[in-house]
Amino acid sequence: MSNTITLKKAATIKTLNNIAASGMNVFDKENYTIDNESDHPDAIVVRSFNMHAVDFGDKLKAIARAGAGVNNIPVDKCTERGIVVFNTPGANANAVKELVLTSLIASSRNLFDGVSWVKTLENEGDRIAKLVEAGKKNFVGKEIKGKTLGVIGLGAIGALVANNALHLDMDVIGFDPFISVDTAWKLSRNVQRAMSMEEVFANADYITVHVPLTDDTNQMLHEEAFRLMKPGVYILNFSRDGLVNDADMAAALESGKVGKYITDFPNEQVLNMKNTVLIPHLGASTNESEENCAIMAARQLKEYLETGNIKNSVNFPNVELPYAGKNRVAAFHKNVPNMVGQITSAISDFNLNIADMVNRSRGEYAYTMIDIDNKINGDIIPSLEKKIKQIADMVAVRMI
Ligand SMILES: NC(=O)c1ccc[n+]([C@@H]2O[C@H](COP(=O)([O-])OP(=O)(O)OC[C@H]3O[C@@H](n4cnc5c(N)ncnc54)[C@H](O)[C@@H]3O)[C@@H](O)[C@H]2O)c1
Ligand SMILES: O=C(O)CC[C@@H](O)C(=O)O
Repeated sequence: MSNTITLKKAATIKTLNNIAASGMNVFDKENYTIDNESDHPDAIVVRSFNMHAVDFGDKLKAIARAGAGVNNIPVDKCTERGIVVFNTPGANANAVKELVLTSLIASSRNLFDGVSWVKTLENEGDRIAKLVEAGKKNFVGKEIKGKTLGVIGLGAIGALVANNALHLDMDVIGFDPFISVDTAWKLSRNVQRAMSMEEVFANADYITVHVPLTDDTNQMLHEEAFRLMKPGVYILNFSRDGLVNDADMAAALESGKVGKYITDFPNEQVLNMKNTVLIPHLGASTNESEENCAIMAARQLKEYLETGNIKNSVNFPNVELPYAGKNRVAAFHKNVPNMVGQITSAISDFNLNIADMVNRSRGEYAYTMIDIDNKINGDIIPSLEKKIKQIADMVAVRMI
């Protein structure tokens, strides 16, 4: 990643949440202005702020999510406008893993209820010790050793949870039909592979979900799923509230089919359910994780703004072309025939020579970067940019 490039035009960065200072310090003062009031930022850094109704202004080139989930960002709208959306894969996974395992053990031992109950004894004076001994029978828990943990989604977080649960003497069964090769390499071979979610439901004493919220996973835990689970199963949700049908969860908790629901995403309905452990979205809230995410988000954004190179985008392909300080055309367009031909022909119309180029596609869209060899007279840059923008199926063009 580059550090020394000077942007042709200073860029404005806006943050929509509290972003760790170590991340924002990645943006040097010569090239960047941090302006959280700007209506027309070049880029936005965000955590969980809901961006679905945010007006992007007319200069926005990129959004960096300091975290994993991007359901708070209108990714399709960004793609249609050529706005790159980044996230920070794995940067907060350890923080979430630690809280999942903490909550798993603590809820299994009724620790949260027991601790809250002790607080109610504060005016009991010298009777406290006796009351504690008498009352503890109400909080007898279960050990996790020898029990089965079902992990749905074996990505950055799920794989860590699965591997670590083995070290706590649990049996682990995992399901992920889209597991990446990288994660599969990291996963212990002692994690049993389920061929369906139903197999997890049938075998697990505890189920933890680590999938993104998408149209496919929305409400994936519903009445039919609960019916297939073991009676008294504990469910941990550190992913998103939308993965669970709240009305069905309330009924399953009421009947005892689900023994406990531990969630990092409290809402009005969940607050009224029994046998819950409600955590205020603390999964990624450690200093280490906030810094990891902020630094990774800022570096990816800076690299993109300065060179056009893309790493860890959720809507653009990963592209890297070493930046030699030449004039670079970065064009985002529909993935249709003859786009590269039309761009190169526009460049040759200006009698310019191509030094290097790269083209990558992702689904319906593609990204092309072309370095121009000649020293360009600055005056022709806007004309070249205009000509490339006029190509049919072109979405966005940057001259870097
Ligand atoms: N509580 C928090 O603070 C916190 C922090 C980080 C992430 N999260 C949430 O956790 C989610 C997972 O994070 P991650 O870093 O592990 O992401 P990740 O992308 O590394 O892993 C997600 C995994 O889910 C799998 N998957 C997708 N659809 C699936 C399905 N239908 N069935 C089974 N597996 C499926 C994918 O193949 C992938 O391996 C995020 O999308 C986010 O919503 C919450
Ligand atoms: O930014 C946060 O605090 C939470 C992030 C988390 O939900 C994520 O998806 O990475």
